Amino acid sequence: MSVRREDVEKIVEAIGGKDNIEVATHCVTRLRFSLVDESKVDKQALDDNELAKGYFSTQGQFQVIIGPGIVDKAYEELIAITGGQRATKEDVKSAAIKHKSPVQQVIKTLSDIFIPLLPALVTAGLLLGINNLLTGNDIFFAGQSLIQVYPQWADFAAIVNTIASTAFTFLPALVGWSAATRFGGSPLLGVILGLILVNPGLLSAYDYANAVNEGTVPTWNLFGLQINAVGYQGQVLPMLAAAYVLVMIEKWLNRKVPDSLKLLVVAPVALLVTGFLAFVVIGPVTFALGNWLTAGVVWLFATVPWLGGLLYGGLYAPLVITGMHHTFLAVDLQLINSTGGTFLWPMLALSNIAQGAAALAMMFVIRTQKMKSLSGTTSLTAFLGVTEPAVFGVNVRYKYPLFMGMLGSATAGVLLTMNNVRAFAVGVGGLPGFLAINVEKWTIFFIGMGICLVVPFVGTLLYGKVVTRKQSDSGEAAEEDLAERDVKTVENAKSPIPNTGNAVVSHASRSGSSAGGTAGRDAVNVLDVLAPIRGNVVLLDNVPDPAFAEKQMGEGIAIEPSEGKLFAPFDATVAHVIDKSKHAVILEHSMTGVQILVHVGIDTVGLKGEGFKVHVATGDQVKEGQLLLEFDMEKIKAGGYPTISPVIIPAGQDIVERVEEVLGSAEAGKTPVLRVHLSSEGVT
Ligand SMILES: OC[C@H]1O[C@H](O[C@H]2O[C@H](CO)[C@@H](O)[C@H](O)[C@H]2O)[C@H](O)[C@@H](O)[C@@H]1O
Repeated sequence: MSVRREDVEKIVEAIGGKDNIEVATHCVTRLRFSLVDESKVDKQALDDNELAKGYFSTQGQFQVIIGPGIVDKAYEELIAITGGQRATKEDVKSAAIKHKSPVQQVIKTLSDIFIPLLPALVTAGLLLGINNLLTGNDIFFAGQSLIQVYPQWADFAAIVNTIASTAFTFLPALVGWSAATRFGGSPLLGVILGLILVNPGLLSAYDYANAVNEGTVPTWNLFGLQINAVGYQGQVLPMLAAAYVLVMIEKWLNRKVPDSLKLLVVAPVALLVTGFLAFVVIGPVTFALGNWLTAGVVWLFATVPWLGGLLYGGLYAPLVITGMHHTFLAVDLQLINSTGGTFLWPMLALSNIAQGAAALAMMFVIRTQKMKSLSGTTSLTAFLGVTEPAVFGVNVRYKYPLFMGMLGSATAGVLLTMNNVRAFAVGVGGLPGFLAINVEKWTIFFIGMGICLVVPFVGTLLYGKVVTRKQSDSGEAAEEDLAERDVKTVENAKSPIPNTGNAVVSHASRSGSSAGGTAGRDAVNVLDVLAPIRGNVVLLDNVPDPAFAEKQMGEGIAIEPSEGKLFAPFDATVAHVIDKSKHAVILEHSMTGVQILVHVGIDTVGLKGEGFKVHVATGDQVKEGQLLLEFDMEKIKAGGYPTISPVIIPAGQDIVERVEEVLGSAEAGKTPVLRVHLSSEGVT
């Protein structure tokens, strides 16, 4: 299919002209822009443009959906028309972030840096909690610790402590790695800079306060300038700032230094300059800044503790919904390092429990089996510190469980802050959270835990019962039935989900983040995949091949075929059909570019095409319901191969956020078997 230059010209005009394009790139289906001013977009003109199948704005990027196969041609025309530079997806992403407000940019950057550190920090917190159990007084024995009663456990505890405290002690190296990566520099240089700041030759930051009191802080004399020879163990801010400077210098040198000299110049100069700056300016300034910030937060919570508890406890779950909660990890770490504990984290742990309790109550309110089990399993993960499944899967959907959870954690938040409950580490949220709490505050923390279990559970249960009773009295469809219909993960689905041209065309927002947003027509955020083969749909666990059963290839389902015909589950391009063995086909959905693999039978490559008849070739455009290949089930069985056929959404597709399976008997080309939720970032 060809692309008319005038259509691309009109798109350029519609998005505000070439001067409004900061950076442009494309993926398999879309043109992606970072625009100078999105308000200049003429939506009507895009609506009227035949080439543009849809458009929307997300994460500061404006995307125009063109479609696979022609988007690259449209991009070539675009470059020719605008005379612009070719760019990568990353270029557009980093340009797009500039369109966020400064506060949004800081939040996003901090989240990007701290999320990759979570596993290390949480592990450290858990192990410190175990060490705490072994070494804390009054836990198992009055006035004594376990290792005092059983001294043979003392060195065990010491080793646990060494393992646990490493991530915190060397925190600057972890932050250096993650920040340098985020800022686009060398992760290795980031790690080295972090290690420089905790070099054992320096006075440890943990001993700094004592050394100040005793007047023994070691100093360097740099041409008359006295510089403290002190490390930054456990510190966040100095390393964040130093990593930024390091990467700026590294990038500048990479641009200026000839390739032949880069190895000798870039890393040494960048590290040397940043190292000096870190000890002389960046470290002392940010250290002081961090202490002021900490003092400010501490003062606020000390002055009006109930308000802090009410707000942070109550609003933590909505923070999770927005994803902003990870920003507070930096504050937790700063508080722990400067004051020995954080009063924010205990509220996080309890908010997790509260949302879990609310989701659990829904198990007793909801009548449908699918949602009941969703409530049960998601509450369990929330009790163990991860709440998104419960919050998005259950609580936000019904709303009142979310609010009941917020009520519980706000109440507990007040209790905790009024009683100065603090965590000495960032531990595992939810029920194991108590391990990171100072033992003398366990009683209060457990009362808070009780509140977060009882208030949301009872509140949700009572309110839910009243709502469902009212609904059945008035003959309305029960709320859970509506929700169930909404999810469309109906077991034994007999009838097809109504769809508009096989994809569920939706402008609705996905859990608060808008796939539609300023979306125009055709923004797709859920793709319903119809059964390519008639038969019984089962979970991948049933496939006698670990590559499929263990989902190494990706998410999906398997079909026990009752007919030897494979049809296109949507309008697509045949991305690949195995020529020789003819037993598998990869299709690319026309509008979204989502790829799907249909593999007929297991190990059937061994049949070398015997018993298979292919009707299409790689590169063909196919229509939903079109017969793609036929296979002889008896021949497959006679060859000793299972006929069970996996239908897979191959892993690694950015656009795919999650996949839902629809089990039961399926009619080819009619019954949906997979629901593919597309990311708002990648939605086309
Ligand atoms: O900030 C430390 C905590 O980080 C994780 O929990 C938080 O992020 C989760 C993932 O976004 C979210 O589900 C949870 O509600 C947040 O509290 C981690 O799971 C916790 O163990 C950790 O303390």
